[in-house]
Parts: sequence; C-alpha cells; structure tokens
Amino acid sequence: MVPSTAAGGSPPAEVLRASGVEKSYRRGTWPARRRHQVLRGVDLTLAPGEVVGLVGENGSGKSTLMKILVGALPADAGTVTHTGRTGHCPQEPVLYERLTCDEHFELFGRAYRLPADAERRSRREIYASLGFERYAATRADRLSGGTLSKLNLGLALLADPDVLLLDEPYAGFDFDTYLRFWDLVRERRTAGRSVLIISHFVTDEERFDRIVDLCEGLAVPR
Ligand SMILES: Nc1ncnc2c1ncn2[C@@H]1O[C@H](COP(=O)(O)OP(=O)(O)OP(=O)(O)O)[C@@H](O)[C@H]1O
Repeated sequence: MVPSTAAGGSPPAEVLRASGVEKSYRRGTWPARRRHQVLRGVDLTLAPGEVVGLVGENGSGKSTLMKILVGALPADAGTVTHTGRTGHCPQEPVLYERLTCDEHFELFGRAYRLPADAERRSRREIYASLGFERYAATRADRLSGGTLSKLNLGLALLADPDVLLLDEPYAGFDFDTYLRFWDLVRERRTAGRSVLIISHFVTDEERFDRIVDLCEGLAVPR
C-alpha cells in the first residue's frame, strides 16, 4: 500500500496502479499438465474521479485481473498499489443465505469498522438509490437474482470507497435499475471517487471516461 496523499498533502495522481501484472494457471493432469498464461504484463491506472471500463471476450482474464487488483489472488509477477479505501463487487455474490439484507449491512459495517449511525445512514442511501428497501428484512436465499446483485453492489458501496471495482455489476439488473446504477456512478465521479467496471461488452461507451480492452493478456487502451 502507498500513502493516501502525495507528499505535501496534494491529492494523489492515481488511486490505483497495476504494473506488469502476470498470471498463469495450471491446466490438465500429469503428465499432460501445462501452464496457461492469462495475463502477460497488464498495466492499468485509475485516476481520482475516473470511470473506466475493462472489457474483453469471455475467458480473456478480466475476473482474474480484478481478483489480483483487490488482493484476493496473488499475481505471478508485477505490482498493484492502491490509495484509500477499496470496495469490491465480485461477479458471484459472496453472501450468507440465512442473513437478511439489513443483517448483511450490519455485518459488513462492523467489518469496515463503521460507526453504527454512519452504517445506517449509508444503508438507507443505498436502499433508496438502488430501490430495494422493501427487501431489508428478507433473507438472502429468498431474494431474486437481481436483488442479490443490488445487495452485492450495496455492500461494496457501504463504506464509500475511494475506488470501486465492479465485476459485471449490472448483469442481472432491469432497465430501471441499470439507469439508477449509472446515476450512482455519476454521483461518485462528481465526488471524486473512481470506478472500474468489468463487462463482456460496453453498450453505452459515452458513460465511461475511458475503455480498456483486455486482449491477449494485455490491457490495451481503446
Ligand atoms: N482457478 C482457475 N484455475 C484454472 N484456470 C482458471 C482459473 N480461473 C480462471 N481460469 C481460466 O483463466 C482464463 C481467464 O478466466 P477469467 O474468469 O479471468 O476470464 P473472464 O474474462 O473474467 O471471463 P468471463 O467474461 O467469462 O467472466 C479462462 O481460460 C479460465 O478458464
């Protein structure tokens, strides 16, 4: 980790930097075991208030890169540095089926060490902006796929992270929720927060500041 502000107190030029990130997986069983190199030296930066799209075909390594960026998977080579707080919304929601939405927010609020009143305020804003307050007392195993995605995103937003990393965040959203999602991203950008969005494809290119293609293991600016 690097300090959250540059020397002299001025804002950092970038909130996230990945340099030369490499990753390969082993495939097959012995004696036909071989390495499959997914990332071949990815360079990627995210400036404060920037909304960047990371696109690439199925299997190009987007989720692998995201896991490395959040520290959930070690890279074989390269470095990743962050400033400030990071929120991560994985492709598959990591939730507890017996806990309600409210209980998830309480649990994650404690994990983020948020004061209880700040957690409740943030939770109310998230329910209102994504429109799922009526499910506050519903257990996760009784939620629809789209509402699970809202909860997954809401938990990543709870502590107002400086950098939000989202893996296919709107896959299960209806159109109204999709538009609400982009309102939320716009608000974050205005507040100087950064968002990196992984997607198979980008339909609304104008909503992003920049698009980066993950192609043959490298991040290529579009
Ligand atoms: N744990 C693992 N072990 C072995 N191979 C893996 C593992 N995780 C991913 N892979 C392989 O690495 C490649 C990249 O996978 P990854 O999930 O990062 O791609 P992706 O771009 O996110 O794909 P998608 O768009 O389908 O979600 C794929 O060929 C996948 O099969």
